[in-house]
Amino acid sequence: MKPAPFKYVLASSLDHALALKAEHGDEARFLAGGQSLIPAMNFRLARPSVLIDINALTRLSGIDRPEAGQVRVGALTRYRALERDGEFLRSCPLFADALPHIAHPQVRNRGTIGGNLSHADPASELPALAIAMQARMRIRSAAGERTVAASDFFAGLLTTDLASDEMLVDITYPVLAPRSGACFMEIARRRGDFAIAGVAAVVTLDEERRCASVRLALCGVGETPVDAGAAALPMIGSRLTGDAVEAVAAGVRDLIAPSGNVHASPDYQRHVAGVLVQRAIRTAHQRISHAA
Ligand SMILES: Cc1cc2nc3c(=O)[nH]c(=O)nc-3n(C[C@H](O)[C@H](O)[C@H](O)COP(=O)(O)OP(=O)(O)OC[C@H]3O[C@@H](n4cnc5c(N)ncnc54)[C@H](O)[C@@H]3O)c2cc1C
Repeated sequence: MKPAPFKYVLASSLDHALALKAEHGDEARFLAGGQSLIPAMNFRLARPSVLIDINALTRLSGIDRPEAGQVRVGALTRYRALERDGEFLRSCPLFADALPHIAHPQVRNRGTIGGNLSHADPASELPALAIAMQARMRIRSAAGERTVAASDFFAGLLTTDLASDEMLVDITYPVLAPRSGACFMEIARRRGDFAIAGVAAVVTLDEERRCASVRLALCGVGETPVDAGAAALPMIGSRLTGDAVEAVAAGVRDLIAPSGNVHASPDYQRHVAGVLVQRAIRTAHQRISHAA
């Protein structure tokens, strides 16, 4: 199908883009990589009357370090740029695991991190990473700026905290702390498909090699990415044992409420999520041991 008629505007500056969004509100959509929006328009699931192309706003693209221990990624940064930045992948190793699972190289050449997070597909990898890494999202409108924690950004199915006049401009991630290991794993029907279930885990040990923190987030098993950190709280202060990891997996299986899809029943998704939680925590832990 072809999209419903729309007006196309190439934004010449951030202020221009934000002024257009303030004027047209929900009738307008930003066009970033177009890898979710254009298919949705072609199927007429999305019918914006104004398309605000932000691809000329090069200052929205790139990776920098605003202060020690933090990495900031511009919303228009493409997956491909992240995949090719070794320093970024060493600072934020969950991305090294997760990016190859996103679609195919052609999609990764165009898709942007800001488009991904704003689209808020619950099966998508990067929203789960943002929650597990405790990222912060900087949001702008013509009226001003605010910052939101990733855990408060994803409001529902394909829905975020963004108001109709707002744009996500960048995302700040803490770099992996000392004595920490991270792992993302997912199961999908085919390489490049959206996940049936996926798990991001970040494990940090104290000086006695007991668990100081375990952060967990899942994709594909609910209407939003799921923050499952609470299920790992019993591990804090103790050594990471097989029994403890199995108990966390059981807690996650109880916590999630997958709805199932044509490829997987809710029970299967719950089972897969539990298996992945155990593998991701163990792998994250092994990666600390190997780095130490
Ligand atoms: C074949 C195929 C397979 C795919 N598989 C996967 C997968 O496995 N995992 C996965 O995560 N994704 C997958 N995707 C989706 C892909 O990752 C998209 O790139 C991503 O969801 C959207 O990013 P985009 O830059 O293309 O955004 P667009 O499609 O341009 O925009 C998406 C939405 O976000 C809004 N938007 C864009 N940028 C901003 C911003 N800065 N601020 C506010 N709103 C904004 C747009 O208005 C639109 O509503 C797949 C896509 C295809 C075509």
